[in-house]
Amino acid sequence: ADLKRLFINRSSAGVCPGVPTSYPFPMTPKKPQQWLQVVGHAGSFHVGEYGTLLKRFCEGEQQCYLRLMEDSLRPFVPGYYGVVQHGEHDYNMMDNLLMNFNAPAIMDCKMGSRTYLEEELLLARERPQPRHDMYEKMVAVDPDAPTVQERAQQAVLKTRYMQWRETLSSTTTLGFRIEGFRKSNGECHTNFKRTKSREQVVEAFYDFVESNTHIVWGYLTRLKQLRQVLEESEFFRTHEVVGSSLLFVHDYTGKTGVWMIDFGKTVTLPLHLTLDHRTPWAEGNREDGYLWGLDNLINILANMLPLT
Ligand SMILES: Nc1ncnc2c1ncn2[C@@H]1O[C@H](COP(=O)(O)OP(=O)(O)OP(=O)(O)O)[C@@H](O)[C@H]1O
Ligand SMILES: O=P(O)(O)O[C@@H]1[C@H](O)[C@H](O)[C@@H](OP(=O)(O)O)[C@H](OP(=O)(O)O)[C@H]1O
Repeated sequence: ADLKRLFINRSSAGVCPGVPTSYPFPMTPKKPQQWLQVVGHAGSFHVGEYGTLLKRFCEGEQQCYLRLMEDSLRPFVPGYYGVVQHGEHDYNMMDNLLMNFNAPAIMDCKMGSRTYLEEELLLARERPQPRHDMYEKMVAVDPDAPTVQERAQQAVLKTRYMQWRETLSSTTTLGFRIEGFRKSNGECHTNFKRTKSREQVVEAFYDFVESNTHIVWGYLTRLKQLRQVLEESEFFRTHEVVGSSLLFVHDYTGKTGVWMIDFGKTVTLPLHLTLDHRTPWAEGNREDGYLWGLDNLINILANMLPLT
């Protein structure tokens, strides 16, 4: 009752012609909702009514969801229902992907070989803003990581921190990284900053699925479907997809699901440019390595299944 639906003015929201700005509420009956966050910014979410989740409003993300609702990728992202006000803030309202699971296990994998936008790199050069919080996070993992200058400043640039995180983990070598997972018994694992090799990734996956190959098979099937749709998606061809995750969900009934989430750093490309998402990144080409990462992920999961 404390939610206020906002009807965004189409021109002020900069929405593409022909794309509606909001969608009907889901018909899910009102029932007690479960929602658990594995990783990501704290305090950005609220549980909404009727099986929805509210994520702190970000206009770029709203634009992506509006386009995704019209794209072939729609079955692979949470349904989007528009903008609502809750307390002081606006929120994007979407499906709570955990709704139809019983005591779900959840894993977040950040996709792509690059986790910062090219525009963030340009901005860091034009107006460098060294960050103390990122320096602290860096030395907590590796006290020897900062350079002499960074040590003197007790601060690092965000892009430098993000690059360091990429090379420490499997982002650079495999095109994705495990951010964290939660098992159905409530056990949380978020210590994956140094999970880099194929073997380490496989070990983490086995732990997450509790060695259940039926679950691995379910995930693999869904990821292969996703890859097929991504290769044909108009949205995917025309966007730089950075910092987006795949959310893996399963439960004890053997039910599995994988969805793309987090489009806060997904941006439209200039008209003349499209991406294949596999070509290695060179500054200016905007490639994000998303499909290369998905190829590797599929290959790793396929190798976890017994040969038939
Ligand atoms: N639609 C959803 N349904 C269920 N859980 C979700 C959904 N969206 C996000 N989550 C949960 O919240 C976590 C963080 O989501 P998300 O990546 O969108 O947040 P963020 O704050 O933008 O993250 P980041 O720090 O990577 O920028 C996910 O790992 C997942 O556990
Ligand atoms: O996982 P870590 O090591 O804690 O690092 C954070 C992570 O890379 C987030 O993806 C990033 O948010 P964005 O993807 O939104 O840039 C955040 O930047 P921020 O501190 O500027 O929010 C980082 O601090």
